[in-house]
Amino acid sequence: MSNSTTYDIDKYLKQNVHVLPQNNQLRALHTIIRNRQVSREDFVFYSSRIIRLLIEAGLNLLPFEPLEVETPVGNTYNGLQFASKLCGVPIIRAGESMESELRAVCPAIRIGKILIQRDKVTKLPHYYYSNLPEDIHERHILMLEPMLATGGSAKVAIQLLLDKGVQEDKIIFVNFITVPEGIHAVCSKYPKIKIVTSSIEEELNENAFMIPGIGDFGDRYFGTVN
Ligand SMILES: Nc1nc2c(ncn2[C@@H]2O[C@H](COP(=O)(O)OP(=O)(O)OP(=O)(O)O)[C@@H](O)[C@H]2O)c(=O)[nH]1
Repeated sequence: MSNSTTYDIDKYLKQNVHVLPQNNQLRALHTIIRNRQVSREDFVFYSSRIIRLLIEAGLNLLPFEPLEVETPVGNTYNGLQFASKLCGVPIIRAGESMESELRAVCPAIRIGKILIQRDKVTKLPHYYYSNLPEDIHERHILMLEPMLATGGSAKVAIQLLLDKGVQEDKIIFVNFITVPEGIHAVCSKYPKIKIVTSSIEEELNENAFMIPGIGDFGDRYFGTVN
């Protein structure tokens, strides 16, 4: 694939991409789930902990309004109020692994779905189905997709949202792992989008797998491979 090409993503790292702090805690969580021997139960448990961190980091990128409250000791706390009018949009199927963590913190959040799959022969992403709230054009979108490799499927999903009237700067792409090629593919086409990720991998190999990588996130999460 792209091993010979280097992608200069410094600009996107400043403007578009929020990478979770690469501290020991996060690296230990990643070490458990990247181990090919890990049980499915542990894969789901520990990847869900990382997904929760990603969701909180994504919510932090939304706008906030000032809000004062009176504390129990009669003082004023100069705080902030959460943004409203959100919509979570998992890209079926792997993105659905992130939905429950989003619902756990925003229980009433609207959820739309987009199904895009890679054609086995052409390797190109193919759009099959979507079901989105009618007023999606008024909402902030948390687009959920754990893998951003070549960026092909992500670009189809983002374009669909834009065609529905969503503002590009209101899309937050919550992603588990990516590579410079994927960041470049998405951010060069959609410069106002924001991406939250827990890891930027070294590169894509000739089969478009991220290296060192995690394998197929959806298969490991949903248990469709042993
Ligand atoms: N923005 C944000 N909202 C949060 C968070 N945690 C809980 N919420 C709640 O989730 C709501 C998010 O907005 P939506 O679910 O889109 O609700 P809404 O715009 O009031 O109502 P609908 O139009 O019915 O979707 C906020 O009103 C908060 O009460 C958070 O971390 N960030």
